[in-house]
Amino acid sequence: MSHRELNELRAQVDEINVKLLELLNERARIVEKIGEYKRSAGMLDVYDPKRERESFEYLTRRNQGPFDDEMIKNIFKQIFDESSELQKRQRI
Ligand SMILES: C=C(O[C@@H]1C=C(C(=O)O)C=C[C@H]1O)C(=O)O
Repeated sequence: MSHRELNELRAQVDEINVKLLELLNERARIVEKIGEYKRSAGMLDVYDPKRERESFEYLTRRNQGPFDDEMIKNIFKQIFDESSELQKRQRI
């Protein structure tokens, strides 16, 4: 691979990074609405392990790689944790 090709691939990665960023923030805005509901319903704990387990199962069933299921779980666990954090912050 040439240096020029490397730069082209990195430009593609940069573009996808921005798309992921936009999707993550779109997701976060929905998570905030869910957080708002939990607060109004008096739900004390924002963390919902059953829901997260179901999401992991759904995602690993649909996973076609090259990320393996463990990697996908790690990535999404971070997203779920930060989403719970966002919902906790709404309560401060
Ligand atoms: C968004 C929610 O809150 C938390 C975050 C989740 C997520 O980011 O998918 C899932 C479950 C909860 O731990 C929810 O309950 O749906």
